[in-house]
Amino acid sequence: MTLQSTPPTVRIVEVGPRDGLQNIREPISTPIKLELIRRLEETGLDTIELTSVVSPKAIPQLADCREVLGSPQVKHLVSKSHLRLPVLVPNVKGLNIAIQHGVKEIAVFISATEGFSKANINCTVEQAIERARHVASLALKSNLSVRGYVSCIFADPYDGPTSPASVLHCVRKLLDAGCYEVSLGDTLGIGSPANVRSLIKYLVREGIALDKIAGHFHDTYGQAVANVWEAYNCGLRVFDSSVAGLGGCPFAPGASGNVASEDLVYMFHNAGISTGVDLPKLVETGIWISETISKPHSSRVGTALSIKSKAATSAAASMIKKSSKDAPLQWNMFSETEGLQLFRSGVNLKLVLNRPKNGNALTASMISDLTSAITAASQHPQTSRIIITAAGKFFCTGMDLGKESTPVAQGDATSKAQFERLTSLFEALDQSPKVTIACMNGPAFGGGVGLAFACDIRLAVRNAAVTLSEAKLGLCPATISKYVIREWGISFAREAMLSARPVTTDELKTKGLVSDVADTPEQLGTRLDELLAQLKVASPDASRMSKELVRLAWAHAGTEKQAHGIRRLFEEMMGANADGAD
Ligand SMILES: CC(C)(COP(=O)([O-])OP(=O)([O-])OC[C@H]1O[C@@H](n2cnc3c(N)ncnc32)[C@H](O)[C@@H]1OP(=O)([O-])[O-])[C@@H](O)C(=O)NCCC(=O)NCCSC(=O)C[C@@](C)(O)CC(=O)[O-]
Repeated sequence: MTLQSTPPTVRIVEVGPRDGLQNIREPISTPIKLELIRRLEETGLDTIELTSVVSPKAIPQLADCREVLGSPQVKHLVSKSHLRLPVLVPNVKGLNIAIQHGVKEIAVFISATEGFSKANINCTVEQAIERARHVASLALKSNLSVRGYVSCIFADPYDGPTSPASVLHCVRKLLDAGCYEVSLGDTLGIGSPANVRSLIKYLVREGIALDKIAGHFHDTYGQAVANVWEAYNCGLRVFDSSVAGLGGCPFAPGASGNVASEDLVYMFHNAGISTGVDLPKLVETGIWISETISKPHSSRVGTALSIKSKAATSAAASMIKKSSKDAPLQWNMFSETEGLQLFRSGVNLKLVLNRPKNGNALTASMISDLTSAITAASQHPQTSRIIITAAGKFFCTGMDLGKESTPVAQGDATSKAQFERLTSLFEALDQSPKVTIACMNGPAFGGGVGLAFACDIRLAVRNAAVTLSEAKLGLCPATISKYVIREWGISFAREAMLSARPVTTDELKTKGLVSDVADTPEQLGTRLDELLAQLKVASPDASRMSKELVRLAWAHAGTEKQAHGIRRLFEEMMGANADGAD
């Protein structure tokens, strides 16, 4: 039971999407819940309780459990073998719904005390044990894993203090029923380290193995982090927690949220104990969910670290602002063809897709005009940056599939011509020595996504989700795959292609695929101005050489070609007439 005799790792069971949300009255939409789950998984958490399948009258907030469990995103996560994604179920009905939705792990829950058992699941402790045993045996027969909870380990909101013998009785029954682990719930958040130590020692003395129990501490009395630490030092290695400290049970009046996941991760990491969780990402997720659902953020670590990072960000932003002129850039239109307008502001060229009524879908003539404009600008010494944006609500909905425009299913000659047109456009953009920027004023689909991701940098307005929608039309993202897969990475691109789902700007931002997200189109304009001001630090030659270095790295990493290329650029930049000489 000493620190030295056990490996320095713990497993965190993130209960935010279930325990964290169940007590919130205001409805939270299913997409927000799914986004929370997505973000949590991205932090490296490998155990996330997804939801509960309980009576919607008891817990209205989680009445959308079928939508959550049935979503392609959750189905995809459930298929990942390294993740544990338990779903709380109280009875056979809940189990059957979970099984229908492909769930691989459930959690059964009982209380060590009569008052809470009656209020929470409308039965006595013995009836609850019998129900949990029955549910667990059916689940095990269907090859599901079963986790268990025992609530009210220290006190019950209706009955007062809990006898340790009742806790022992419940833990034994759940382990006998086949639970691989039982989480000890201080539902009221009333216990303190002395209680924790005494209960764990008692359970161990009575024959309960330490690796069969986990800690689930609420923070009503501010003792939760200390309780976890004490439990760790008693030998526990699994702890339940909730991002931003959300949580609580409607049938435990006055009890507050779970111990915050951020606080646990910070504490364990500072002690050299690994959790596998990326703390900055977790902090970002905690801030995001509490802002999104307008609930107080209860993680002290989350608050402290986000203030620190905000300070750093605003310092950086003010540096950028200082360098930008306060007045917005003036753009002058100098050319207009069908569906495309060209503007200039100094060394910046802006290409505006202008078929708003058709979602800025690309006709054959627009593709050709865009290619010509980009090719000309790439050779024009007075152009340093090429921006692509669009009029109206959409950035670009891809190829125009209308009959008069760029039809599919027309056979060989049409297909070849369209292939050449699209390839030339994306290559012109990709090979341009100028800095290319997609300024995404709205959602993009198919070829529109290719346009954005063949650019060097992307800015987006918040609703500008991108969808590789081809699969829905019986197509595949052929010409754009080169750029999308390169920028997104293979697994993510494959999943987005196969699911044809909208990928949100927040998701893109988290992955570093868009550099900035603006809340409104006006703000997007300002962000573009700021970016263009920031880019002035690089001379045109330095930008071109940097782009070439990046290209050498992704196309020829580790080869002679890369080595020669680097040497050639090195010599060029050191030359007597190079920009560097100035
Ligand atoms: C257990 C029951 C169902 C008994 O509730 P009941 O009223 O005795 O049972 P019922 O069988 O008469 O069902 C009532 C209604 O619920 C429906 N129903 C019944 N079961 C389900 C189901 N699985 N999924 C969906 N619907 C269900 C059922 O169909 C019926 O609908 P109606 O005919 O009235 O329209 C109810 O009391 C209940 O759902 N309780 C759950 C309460 C809950 O989720 N509490 C929070 C979780 S526990 C907790 O937070 C503690 C923990 C785990 O985090 C650890 C800790 O901190 O201590």
